[in-house]
Parts: sequence; structure tokens; C-alpha cells
Amino acid sequence: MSHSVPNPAPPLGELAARVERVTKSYGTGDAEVRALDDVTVGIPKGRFTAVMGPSGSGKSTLMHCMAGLDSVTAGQVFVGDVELTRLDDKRLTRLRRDRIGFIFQAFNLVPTLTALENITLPLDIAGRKADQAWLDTVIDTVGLRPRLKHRPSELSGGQQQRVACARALASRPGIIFADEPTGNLDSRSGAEVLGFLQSSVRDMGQTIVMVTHDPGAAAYADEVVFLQDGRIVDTMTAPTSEKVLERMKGFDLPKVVSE
Ligand SMILES: Nc1ncnc2c1ncn2[C@@H]1O[C@H](COP(=O)(O)OP(=O)(O)OP(=O)(O)O)[C@@H](O)[C@H]1O
Repeated sequence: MSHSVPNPAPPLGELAARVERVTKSYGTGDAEVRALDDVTVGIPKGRFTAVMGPSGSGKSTLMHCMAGLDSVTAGQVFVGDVELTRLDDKRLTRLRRDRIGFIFQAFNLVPTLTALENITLPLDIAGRKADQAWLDTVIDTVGLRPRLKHRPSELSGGQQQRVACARALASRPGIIFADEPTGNLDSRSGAEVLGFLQSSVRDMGQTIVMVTHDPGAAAYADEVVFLQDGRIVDTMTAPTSEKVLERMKGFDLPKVVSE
């Protein structure tokens, strides 16, 4: 996948989300697994951040805790200036609905609804009216105008994921979380979706956090956060696939023991 950079990324500024000293454990006693171990990280507004690391390093757990889909064992999570870790279930559900967008590996579209109905579904559920001009911009950017009346089964995988991207963008959420968004796509469709995610950050000011295994996908981001064993071990600005691949290779090396 090539790394296209239409505009330089904006300077670092405010944070769209942050976690402060978050620990997440599954199980107790001998069976305890520390999926996140005292993690502190900020997600800058208006930028595209990739989260990488070996399998089991805690990427999905970090994203789920940040998005309020999972609770933390200790520490605090903020989206904008709201502390998620203090909200009851009802408020958390409302915050997720109003301020967060999601894109998953499995597109999670409703099969009986058309592309357009899928795109506006979260707004409809929230009882909000779509901003038509914004909706038109999103639909044209993802190139779905000729397919709006089609149902998911009549669309290619790439088109279905573009519907999911448009759905995430439709409400202009403060932050979008994408979990392996290109995991089910061939490389050409994957590149289209990544290019679109990148332009929604560069041209529309969206904030995106994406978990990925693919150094080529991470290269579309403005920065990469590397996790290992539930801890953040490195960050990289202006990544290229080569630089990310090189860094990932380091995770496979046995630890050097000093004598
Ligand atoms: N529900 C659960 N119960 C017990 N352990 C869990 C649970 N979910 C995750 N874990 C453990 O927490 C650790 C981190 O898992 P996580 O799914 O966040 O890693 P990941 O980096 O996303 O992995 P992958 O790249 O393979 O998807 C792993 O050791 C995993 O086995």
C-alpha cells in the first residue's frame, strides 16, 4: 500500500481522548491476566493515530476501554473533558451514541436496510436529524452516491466498509475508533478505505484511532503508538511502512540479558 500525504498533519494540540494510569485485569489470583498495565496516553484532536503491537499486547483492550465499551480495573478514561470512568451505564451509552463513532473489522451493517438507511441509523436512533450538507459531503467523499439504495448483500466488501465509515462520520463524532477496519478487505479496497479515513482527518478535521496489525495501514496514520505486554513501549510520528515494520521486528527479538 502506498502512503499518500495530501496535506501535512496539523500541529499537536488538544486531546480528543486520554487514559490516565489505566490497568485492566481479567481473572484473579494465579489466573490474572493484566491486559493493560498502568497505561497513560493521549489521543490528539484532528489527527490519525494507529495502535500497533504483537498479538495479545492489549490493543483491543485499550480501544475498548477508551471507547467505554469495557470497564477499567484502575485509572481514568476521558473523552474530551468527560470522565467515562465516572459515568453510570445510561450516561455512558448516551456519550457513546453522541460523541463516538465505531468502525469494526466485520462491517456490522443491518442487512435489511439500504446503504443510506445504515448510514443514518445511529442518528435516527438518537432522534437527531442529519445535517444534509454534511451527509452529502460524507457520501460523496466515500463515493457511495450511486449505491445508496443498495442493501449490504448487493455491495462489495470495500463498499460495505465505506458505508460503515460514512455511518461513523455522519454524526460528526468527537472521535472515531476503528478496530482492524481493513482486516476483511483485499489490498485495493483496504487502500481506498484507509485513504478515505486519512482524508476525513486531513480535510474534515476528524479524529481517528485505529488498531491494526498491518504496517502498510499504520503508514496512513500521523502517529503510531506501540503496545507490548499491556504497556506503551514506543511512539512514532510520520510513520512509513518500512519504519513501522522495522520497529515491529524488534518485538520478536529475544530480550538481551546483560551479564
Ligand atoms: N475477556 C477476556 N478474558 C480474559 N482474558 C482476556 C480477555 N480479553 C482479552 N484478554 C487477554 O488480554 C490480553 C490482551 O488482549 P487484547 O485482545 O487486548 O490484545 P490485542 O493486542 O488486541 O491482540 P490481537 O492482536 O491478537 O487481537 C491477552 O493476553 C488476552 O488473552
